[in-house]
Amino acid sequence: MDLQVSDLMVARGGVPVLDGVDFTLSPGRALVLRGPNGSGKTTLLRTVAGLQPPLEGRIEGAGDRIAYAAHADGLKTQLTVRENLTFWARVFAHDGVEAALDAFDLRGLEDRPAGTLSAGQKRRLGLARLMVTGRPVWVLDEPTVSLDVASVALFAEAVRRHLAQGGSALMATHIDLGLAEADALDVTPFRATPRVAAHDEAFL
Ligand SMILES: Nc1ncnc2c1ncn2[C@@H]1O[C@H](COP(=O)(O)OP(=O)(O)OP(=O)(O)O)[C@@H](O)[C@H]1O
Repeated sequence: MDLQVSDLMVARGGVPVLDGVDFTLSPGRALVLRGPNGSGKTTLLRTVAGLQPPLEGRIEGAGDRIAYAAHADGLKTQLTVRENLTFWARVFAHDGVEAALDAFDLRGLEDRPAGTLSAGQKRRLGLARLMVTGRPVWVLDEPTVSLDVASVALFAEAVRRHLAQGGSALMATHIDLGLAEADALDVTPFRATPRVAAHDEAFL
């Protein structure tokens, strides 16, 4: 099933940011959003993930098919690495904890409380969580922040495996992941035209 975005208008703080966004993401494909800081990539991802409503347009094939990972790691700091993954696997009624530990080089850190991990290790755990959701569409906002070169390669490999299994990935990143199979979408042309403020808005 495709993820299909049609004529989408998205906003932050009530202000339209992007307008007329159209794309289709098919199983086995990755789409990288490009655009300068503040251009609306995060806003688009949050909308596709269902964290905020669109102002206009349609999103099909999203909902509970999406696993979202954003800037905030959202880890349970008191729980160990393994407990975090087990917790999320139960939430999503899925498994894959062992594969996730392997994929993100978390062996040896399994019994460490997540709160004691370094920034990059936390990021690896946050990304490993995707694998225990069983969800086909990964929506990722700057997934490689804090990752070293080796960890970026692990991440790219995990995405590649996910695509090979029929999953898909929509992500915003400023770095080259070396995913030759990824398509790119520059959001800059979709920048929304500023709306003329209502008469009394200047006083709010
Ligand atoms: N909570 C908020 N309230 C109002 N405006 C916001 C809010 N969060 C972001 N914005 C604005 O919305 C616009 C789009 O921001 P967004 O975070 O989607 O951009 P981005 O392309 O992801 O940027 P970056 O590459 O820096 O992560 C920016 O002008 C930003 O300042």
